[in-house]
Amino acid sequence: MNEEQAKERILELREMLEKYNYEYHVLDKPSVPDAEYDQLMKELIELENNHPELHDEHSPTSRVGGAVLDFFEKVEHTVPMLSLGNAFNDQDLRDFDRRVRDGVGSNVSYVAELKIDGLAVSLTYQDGRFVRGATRGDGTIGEDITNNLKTIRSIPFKLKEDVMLEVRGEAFMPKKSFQKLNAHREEEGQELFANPRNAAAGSLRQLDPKIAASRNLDIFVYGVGKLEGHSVDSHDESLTYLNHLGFKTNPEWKKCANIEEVIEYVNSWQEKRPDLPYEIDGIVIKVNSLYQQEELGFTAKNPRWAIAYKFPAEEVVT
Ligand SMILES: NC(=O)c1cnc(N)c2cc(Br)sc12
Repeated sequence: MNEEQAKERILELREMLEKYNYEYHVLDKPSVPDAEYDQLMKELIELENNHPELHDEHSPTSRVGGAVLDFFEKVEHTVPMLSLGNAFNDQDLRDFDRRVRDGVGSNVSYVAELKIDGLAVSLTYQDGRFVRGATRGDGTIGEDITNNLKTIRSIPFKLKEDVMLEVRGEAFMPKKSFQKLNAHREEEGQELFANPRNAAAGSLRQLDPKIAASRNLDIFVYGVGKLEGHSVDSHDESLTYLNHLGFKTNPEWKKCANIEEVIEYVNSWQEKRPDLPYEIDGIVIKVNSLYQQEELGFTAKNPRWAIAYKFPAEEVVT
C-alpha cells in the first residue's frame, strides 16, 4: 500500500469507526458486530502508527490516548452554567407557574426533562469538532477535563454540521456499572463509592484518563450555552437540533401545555424512577420559548424561567 492509499484507508477507517461508535453508543443500534469494530480499530491503530504524519486528535483511536496530567487547567465558561431554584411539591410548581405567567402572560408552555444525577459538564466544539470539555466548577470557572471526557463514547468527536457550539450535559455512571465497580472495589478491599454520582465525579477527576476510560461513563446533553451557525426559537427545538448534530439527548423529555401537565409528568416519573438504568434526582422544568426565557431573565442566583423539582431521597434498600 503506497502513501496515498494508506492516507485514503486511514480517512475511510476514521469515518467508519466514528459512524459505528455513534450507532452503538448514541443510538444503541450497532450495525456491525463488536469483532468487526475491533478489527477495523486494530487496522487503524497500525496504519496511524506507521504514518505519524497523519496524526489527528479527533481520530477514534485517540479516545484513550490522553497523557496522565499533574493537574487540571482552569477554564472560563463563555456562558455561565446555570444553577436552578428548587421545588419540593405541587404547590411550589404552581407558584413557579404563577410567577412565570405574571412575567410573560398566560400563553406559556413548558418542557419537562429528567434531572440526571451525575456531574454537570460543558463541551465546546469549533467547526463541529470537539475541542474542550470542562466541569461546571462554580458556574463561571471550571476544570479542563477534556482527556477524560474524550473517553465517554457517546460524546461525538465530529458533529453532523461544522458549527461553533458550547453544550451542557450531565455525565453519569449507569446503575449497572456502579454496582459492578463497587463489587470489584469490595473484592479489592477498596473504599466503596456511596452512589453513582460520586462514582462519576470521582472518575472524571482522575488525572489518568485510562481510569475514566475503564468506568463505562455516559452522558445526556441537555442545553446549548453558545451557538454560532444556527438559530432556534424554543427549548424543544434545541433538543431536537442537538440530537440531529449527533449528541445523546435523553428521550424522556415532554412538552407540556400547562403546569398541570408538568405535575402529571413529575408524578409519573416519581413512580417509574427505580426502573431507569441511571439515577435521576428530580425533574427540570423550563419555559419552552427562548424569547420568553429572555423576557423572564435571572434572579441573583437562578433563572426565573426554569426550576428543578427534587424527588425525596430514595429509600436505601439495605
Ligand atoms: N435536562 C436538564 O436541563 C437537566 C438534566 N439534568 C440535570 N442534572 C440538570 C442540571 C441543570 Br442546571 S439542567 C439539567
